[in-house]
Amino acid sequence: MLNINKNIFYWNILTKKEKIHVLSRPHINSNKNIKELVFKIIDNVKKHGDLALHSYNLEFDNFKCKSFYISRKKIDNSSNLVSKKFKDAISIALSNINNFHSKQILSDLIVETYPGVYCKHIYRPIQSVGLYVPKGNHPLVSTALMLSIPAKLAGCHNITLCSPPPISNEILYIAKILKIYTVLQLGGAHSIAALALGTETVKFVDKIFGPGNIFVTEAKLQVSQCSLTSIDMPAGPSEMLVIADDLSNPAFIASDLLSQAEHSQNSQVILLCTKNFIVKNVIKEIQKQLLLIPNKNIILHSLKNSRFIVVNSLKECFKISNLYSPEHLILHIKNSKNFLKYINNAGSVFLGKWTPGAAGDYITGANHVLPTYGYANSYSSLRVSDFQKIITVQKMTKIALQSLSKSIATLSLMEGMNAHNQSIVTRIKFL
Ligand SMILES: NC(=O)c1ccc[n+]([C@@H]2O[C@H](COP(=O)([O-])OP(=O)(O)OC[C@H]3O[C@@H](n4cnc5c(N)ncnc54)[C@H](O)[C@@H]3O)[C@@H](O)[C@H]2O)c1
Ligand SMILES: N[C@H](CO)Cc1c[nH]c[nH+]1
Ligand SMILES: [Zn+2]
Repeated sequence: MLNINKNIFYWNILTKKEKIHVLSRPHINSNKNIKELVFKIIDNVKKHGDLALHSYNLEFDNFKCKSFYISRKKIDNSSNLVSKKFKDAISIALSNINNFHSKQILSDLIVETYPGVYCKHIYRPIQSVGLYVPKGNHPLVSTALMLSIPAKLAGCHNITLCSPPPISNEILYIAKILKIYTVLQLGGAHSIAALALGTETVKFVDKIFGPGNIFVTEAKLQVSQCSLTSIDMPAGPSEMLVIADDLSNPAFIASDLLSQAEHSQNSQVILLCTKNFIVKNVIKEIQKQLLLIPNKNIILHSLKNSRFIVVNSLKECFKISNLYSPEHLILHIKNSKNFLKYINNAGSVFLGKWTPGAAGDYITGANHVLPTYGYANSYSSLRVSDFQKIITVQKMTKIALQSLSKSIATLSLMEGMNAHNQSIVTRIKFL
């Protein structure tokens, strides 16, 4: 039996150092080894291209193939190989995700900033994007939807979907319904290297999207520094932080915590609660509910990273949560929406006991690709504009240039930029 009682902490009696330790992510400790391994993988793909990819496919995924590309015939045929029940559930999820994301499409912005001076934003889809759908512990079919729908809405034409082999018919079905016909049976850090650097058969992309394990996330961070390919965000092992008050339901809280602990042994779940008895009851519920879950190896491992923290006040809970910057923040508190004003850092917030994290993972329509590791302090959840570039367009009339010429001269000469000033003076002669 797992003993998580030792993961109970009383915030007010912790030292500063202990507070930092309690809020630290589990996998940060092994970061150096991961960095080195991923660096080596990227370097090998750079030097040996497809040969390296075949060899890593064999080493990490025990998979051999002639081509990394899945044929169009196989993608189309997936429709005959998945159940009607699955198709029906996907159709509801797709409709909700589409509803929320289609409202995110930006329309052109134009402002006359000064009489005769116009500044405009126009939007263009990123030309080629790579979507990483994880499949180590679980084939995340829902993630294929979360990535493909905003990519399509943004108008991206060249979309490559990439997932560890063998790719399930369910993931191929998502590719089919969203008309994505470039599907690569490649996973892990080597697939990210291939998408960023290109090989003999894999075309490199402009931006890589999607969550993944510690190797995938590290690879995304490294390639974004050594190539022209950018990334959506660091979206690593799932995390959840729950804030609960004395009226919360321990069974509901336990079920939410278990749901995210299920993702990977590096996942972390945290409870901040103002009442000791609720914390104790949540732990009892976790033990009880664990008995109902088959294949709980991952959960048993990741629960070692869990934290159950008794805090003096709800206000303090929000301070701690902002410090931690969780991927998912669930408020099991009365009148939860009144507390939104205290939240500065979180990937996605779930209000009240009838909004479980798992609903957001699949069906509410919100995107479940979210920043982890504390990056919710500056990154946002995935949205359509991540797949677009904003280009600024400016235009001035002759009269506007005349009117502003003195100010431009003053500013450019103050900076010692004589040629800048000259570009105005040259025109003034013709006005
Ligand atoms: N933050 C988010 O938005 C979000 C969303 C969904 C999932 N996730 C997270 O994504 C992660 C998915 O991880 P996963 O492992 O299930 O799938 P994954 O596809 O990210 O990684 C699996 C691949 O990693 C490679 N790999 C495995 N062991 C390796 C090793 N020792 N060295 C090098 N490479 C190795 C293999 O190629 C394997 O196919 C989970 O941690 C989950 O919590 C996060
Ligand atoms: N909870 C994950 C994001 O951290 C998303 C997901 C996919 N499937 C189930 N859950
Ligand atoms: Zn999940």
